[in-house]
Amino acid sequence: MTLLQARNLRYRRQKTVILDDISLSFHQGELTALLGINGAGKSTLLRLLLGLMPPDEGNIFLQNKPLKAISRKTIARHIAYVPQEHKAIFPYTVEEVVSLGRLPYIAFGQNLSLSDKQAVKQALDYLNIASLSARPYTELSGGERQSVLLARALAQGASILVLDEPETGLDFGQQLRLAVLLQRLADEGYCIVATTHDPLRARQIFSRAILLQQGRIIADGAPKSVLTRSAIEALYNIDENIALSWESVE
Ligand SMILES: Nc1ncnc2c1ncn2[C@@H]1O[C@H](COP(=O)(O)OP(=O)(O)OP(=O)(O)O)[C@@H](O)[C@H]1O
Repeated sequence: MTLLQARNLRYRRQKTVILDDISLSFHQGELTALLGINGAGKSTLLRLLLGLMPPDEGNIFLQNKPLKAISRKTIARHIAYVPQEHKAIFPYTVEEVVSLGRLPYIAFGQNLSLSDKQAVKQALDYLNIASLSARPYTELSGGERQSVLLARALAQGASILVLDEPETGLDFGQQLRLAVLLQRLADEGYCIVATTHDPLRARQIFSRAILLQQGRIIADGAPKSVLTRSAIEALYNIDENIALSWESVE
């Protein structure tokens, strides 16, 4: 089932075209990696898909409804964003940060309902971080913060998860655990779109890879057919003399 669709998106800043003629559909149960060099337009595309800014041309549809006709609160019930890092100035507890995921369901000035509290508890349990509930978010490690932000996204009850370079700052073991978690969420039906700078890992973990170059899609499909050795070398401008471990890449 198609959950989110972009049709002929174009985005400019002054005279520079940042995204050009982007058409994409994202489906239930799909784990999509968005790859491209620094400045290719990945974050800009995510911001458009999240409805944080409008495209100059084209349209985005959330379950066949134009995104621009949907309120922010309703969008937030369908699409959750996991930023690369979240700088907390005030030392909210982990439970309070995860509870923020319930804001789209709460009227102004109201407290969390029983079902909101249950959703928060479920998300904390799912991410295995219930033991951190009372800890100040500001005192957590990078990996723990990542788990809290994922829990907040799950508490939001959205079926589409958008993640900006989720593996950044995680140690090797945490990266593997994150990969397993994302695969499990996709198996459960979540539609997941994540930017990444790791094409070798993307080949192993994701079910789909989209390559962006200078604001255009240059490839879209199964990671093993899109992320070939020659495609990776061309995308990242890698000299073939650079010694890299390509054993597993044809
Ligand atoms: N508000 C803006 N004004 C001018 N240029 C912008 C603006 N936002 C983004 N850009 C430019 O658009 C291009 C794409 O930026 P974007 O952040 O989407 O790239 P990216 O692929 O996410 O890069 P990275 O991998 O470094 O995060 C860059 O050249 C950037 O300088």
